[in-house]
Amino acid sequence: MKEYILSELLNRRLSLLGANLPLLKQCLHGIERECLRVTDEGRLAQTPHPEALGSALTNEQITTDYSESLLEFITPALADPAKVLESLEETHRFVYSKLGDEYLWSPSMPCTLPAEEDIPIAEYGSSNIGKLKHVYRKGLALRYGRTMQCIAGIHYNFSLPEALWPLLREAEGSTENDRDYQSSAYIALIRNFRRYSWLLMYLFGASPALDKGFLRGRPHQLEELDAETLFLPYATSLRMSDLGYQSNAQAGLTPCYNNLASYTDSLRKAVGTPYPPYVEIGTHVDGEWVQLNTNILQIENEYYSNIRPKRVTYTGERPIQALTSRGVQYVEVRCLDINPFLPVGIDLTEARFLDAFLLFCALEDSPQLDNGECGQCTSNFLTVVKEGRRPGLELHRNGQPISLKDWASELIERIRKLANLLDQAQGSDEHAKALDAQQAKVDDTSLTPSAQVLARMTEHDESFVQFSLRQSRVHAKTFREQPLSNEKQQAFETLARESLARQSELERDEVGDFDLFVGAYQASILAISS
Ligand SMILES: Nc1ncnc2c1ncn2[C@@H]1O[C@H](COP(=O)(O)OP(=O)(O)OP(=O)(O)O)[C@@H](O)[C@H]1O
Ligand SMILES: N[C@@H](CCC(=O)O)C(=O)O
Ligand SMILES: N[C@@H](CS)C(=O)O
Repeated sequence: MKEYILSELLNRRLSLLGANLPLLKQCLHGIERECLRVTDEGRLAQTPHPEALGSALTNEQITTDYSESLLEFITPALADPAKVLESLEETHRFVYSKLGDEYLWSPSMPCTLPAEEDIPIAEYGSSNIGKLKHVYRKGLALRYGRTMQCIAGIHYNFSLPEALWPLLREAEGSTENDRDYQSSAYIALIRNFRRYSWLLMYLFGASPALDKGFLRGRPHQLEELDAETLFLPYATSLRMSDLGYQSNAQAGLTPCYNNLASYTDSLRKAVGTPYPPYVEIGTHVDGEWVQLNTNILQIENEYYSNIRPKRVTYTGERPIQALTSRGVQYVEVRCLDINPFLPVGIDLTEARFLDAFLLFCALEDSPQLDNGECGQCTSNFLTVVKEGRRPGLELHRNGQPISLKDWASELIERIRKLANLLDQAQGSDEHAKALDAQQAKVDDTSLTPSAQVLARMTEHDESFVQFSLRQSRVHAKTFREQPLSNEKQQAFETLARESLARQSELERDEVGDFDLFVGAYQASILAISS
């Protein structure tokens, strides 16, 4: 294998890390997994969020995303990704003990959906924050439609140990203080993520097909697999294409990732700038709230980027406030599809690769992105989601064509330097093996999850819904055959009970009217100076 040129900066950082290996056992990982609740015919469940799962407003591990029928499972942030996956798997086993005859939909793209107005928007009770979350979702309905909001994803949250940054800062003689240096380093990670995340779509995209009903009759360039299924033969992730979890209204938004202030400024502008089509509708129709405001984004959560800089917020604090006052603490990778072959939609091999990939993005040289390169990043990403497995496909790097295979192989070899350090620190070869598994997919596209979804559907002569329901049943059987120990089951049940009590308390102690609460919420970020 050709020796790939690493930047001088990365080489210096590799040797510094090599002298501080224990730090590489302290990265933190957290996963959010979404999935629809469906009936045993694969239709969207119309039942309320099961009370036995606790309050969607206050249960930190089990909540709902957009729809009352779109569950979201959230793990704690842990140093060992194997433990994160174990926690996610236990949540699935607990949930299945409370689901009755419903199933967890296995892929990202939705099941057969009812009419738009019959997709239930998640409810969070009568407290002001509960009502705000509901009105926010009503706004998403009129802006993007409820159907698109039924798409489910995996969000992979990752941070490097805080102790690493002062080491790098001193070694590089940076003049920034620790907090700003850490924020700049995460923004540099995000710039590299914009450059290279097309590789994640090729390797882990798993939504090459969808149920025809999802398009609601919209024009499309998809091909017909059967009477109910549309697909693209070389697609990796229709979820991340213009047909999926993206928005034209936000197209002009891509904030520059040159520093944290420019990122938060872009977002603050978007949540503070009226958008004429939304102004026309207004915030109320027939006296009812229909959206929190008429701005490009109602709140920063609405910005559907593939990766977000994050800081854990205090109660009632908004993401921009937390970022502006305390800087970036971790990144949230939001573009990962759910792999329908995997019981929890992601596995340890994928997590190991993601860790090495994100470490590479954090430590490799990351020049500022100028407009030309920004556009190139977006077009590479969209090319791969739509036709990443096309034989001979070329992407563009520095304005020059380069075959996806060559660029992917080169990237994996550069990432291998970080994988080897992670393995040395952890005394294993799991990261190296994870990279080998990805290289195998580059050499043979039939090994990619998107190819396997299409192959399985063709092999079984199944529609997208039939394939997905069969997979959902396979995983349900796995989880139901492995009930939790009494002790763990009771721990989940206590968490659920306590969350319901917390919601009732919030509602009982609620003061002030909702309109004032929304006004204060909006104003809370207009006052910030970056
Ligand atoms: N320092 C950290 N490093 C890595 N992951 C973290 C860190 N802090 C928190 N996380 C993880 O980030 C995720 C936060 O998910 P959560 O849904 O609670 O917040 P959020 O994504 O901001 O909320 P929302 O989904 O409503 O936008 C959890 O999985 C958590 O474990
Ligand atoms: N459901 C979206 C994410 C929802 C949200 O913004 O958290 C996805 O597919 O990833
Ligand atoms: N999680 C999605 C749907 S509610 C958002 O915050 O926009």
